[in-house]
Amino acid sequence: MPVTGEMLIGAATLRGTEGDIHAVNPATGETMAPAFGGGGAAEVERACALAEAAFGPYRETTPEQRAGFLEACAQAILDLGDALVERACAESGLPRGRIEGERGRTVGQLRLFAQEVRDGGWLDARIDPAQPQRQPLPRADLRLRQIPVGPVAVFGASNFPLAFSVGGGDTASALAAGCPVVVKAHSAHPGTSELVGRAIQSAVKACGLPEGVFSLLFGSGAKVGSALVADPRIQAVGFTGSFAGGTALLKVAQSRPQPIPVYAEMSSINPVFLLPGALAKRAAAIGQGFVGSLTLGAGQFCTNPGLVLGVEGAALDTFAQAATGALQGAAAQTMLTPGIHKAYVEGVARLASNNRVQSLAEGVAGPGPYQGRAALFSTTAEHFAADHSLLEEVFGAASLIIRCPDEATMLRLAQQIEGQLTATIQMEDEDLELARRLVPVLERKVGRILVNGYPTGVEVGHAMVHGGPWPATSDGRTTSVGTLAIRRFLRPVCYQDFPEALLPEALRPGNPMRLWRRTDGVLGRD
Ligand SMILES: NC(=O)C1=CN([C@@H]2O[C@H](COP(=O)(O)OP(=O)(O)OC[C@H]3O[C@@H](n4cnc5c(N)ncnc54)[C@H](OP(=O)(O)O)[C@@H]3O)[C@@H](O)[C@H]2O)C=CC1
Ligand SMILES: O=C(O)CCC(=O)C(=O)O
Repeated sequence: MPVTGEMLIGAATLRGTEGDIHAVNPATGETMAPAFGGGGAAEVERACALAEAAFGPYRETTPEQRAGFLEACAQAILDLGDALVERACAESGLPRGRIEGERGRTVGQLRLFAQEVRDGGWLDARIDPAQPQRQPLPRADLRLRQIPVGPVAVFGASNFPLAFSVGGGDTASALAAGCPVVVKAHSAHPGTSELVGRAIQSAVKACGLPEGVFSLLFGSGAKVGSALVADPRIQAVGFTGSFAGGTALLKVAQSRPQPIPVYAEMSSINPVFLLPGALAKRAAAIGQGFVGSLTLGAGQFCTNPGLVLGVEGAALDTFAQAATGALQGAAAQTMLTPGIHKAYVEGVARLASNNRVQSLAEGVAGPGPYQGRAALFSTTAEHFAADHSLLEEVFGAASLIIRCPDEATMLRLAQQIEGQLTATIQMEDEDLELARRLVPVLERKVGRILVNGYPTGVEVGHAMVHGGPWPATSDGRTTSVGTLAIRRFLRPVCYQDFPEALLPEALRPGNPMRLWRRTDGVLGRD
């Protein structure tokens, strides 16, 4: 399938006229063909009008039809074959193995949501049957189900050009919920975006769905992205990117006459707590494992472990030495964009020039124009507590070790840390008592707590939480990965005293959809 540089507005393809966007191959610095025409107000208007028109019929599709559509999207993405893998590698600088793995994750995610739609648990059907004889007042017949919120705007992320982009988790969960999707493509990988967009567009057609179920726009975030979020037909937003981008969109959403939710995944430094028993037994091994996680994908994961806390002493020194040794051998890796590379270099320079911070190690330099070298720093708990800038995310393979004088200080710092996607505890049995004090603190700070693992690499499943309190995300009550992500795009409606013929099928007597339903609070399939 050729890449043409056109936007996909429903079933149409259309060249934008508001300035050209070019992908840059970050491995070589070369500008890639073709030029992608940026969209403007007219394309936002058209895509949103089509999405609104599609919403009615799309939300009425049966679970089987919607699941079939998600599976058709997955197959169409696979059918793009090597052209997709090559384009994504060239536009992101990520190696082939990583992109192939990410394609598997993307396709698996669409298929998982297909199963979720068929299962029907997301409808959360609840029935409180009427109690006409109840004293002192009778009870009405009350029935609840979840319905989709309406058209959703999705912003593709730069660091996962497949799994968090045009056909990624936000799109999959919104489509699964029954919401048409308008994607604002990330300008770093427009060709990858167009290919995946065309695959979804072809699946919409093959499944006989209304064309407005999916559209893809190119253009600047500040113009096209903001206009999209401001459009009154858009009812929710999914975003992964910078704190500045996420909060700008939040402001637009909150300034609308009808404010809407923005599910923005933003910045996270993912603290790792090294408890004394674990350090005593495994300091060197933890140091090596930690560097593996830190340098994965040039550190361009929002789950990257950017902060390590331990009680100072010989065992923490052993950890730092092992991490230093591993990191000094780490090859430089091409970063996603010239801008992200520049931000990383500046972030590392900021840490290196901070006189409260000690530079421990730097990775091997590389020949590419936009390669990042891993970097490891260390500071004291006292300096860390006094310098708020040390909490800022340096997006890339940089991390900071905090040397705490004692366990109480480590716990106090845990309380001071802002909201995060993850926290990791390295522990042994003898650390149980300390871990028991740490966990309640971390529960209030993060979406996922790991024991004896490393935070990068998010499993897509039913029990995953990829979210967390501000500023990790703009709404810590939810997740952007896993089947629970569908909840972001649903809202409950209660039907009171409806005649059977008017009730939605999910709530009818006799349970024709064979759903698990909560009747008078008791889960069953009757
Ligand atoms: N926590 C995380 O998961 C991630 C964090 N980052 C952080 O973000 C930095 C930049 O990376 P990038 O991926 O480009 O993230 P950005 O937040 O800059 O961009 C993400 C998307 O949002 C749009 N956007 C950006 N600013 C605005 C705005 N003010 N109003 C409306 N839309 C906007 C962009 O449009 P446009 O096409 O115009 O750029 C793009 O489509 C990284 O250096 C890193 O610090 C990046 C990726 C993931
Ligand atoms: O670690 C992962 O697999 C996902 C990380 C992520 O969501 C991100 O970097 O944006």
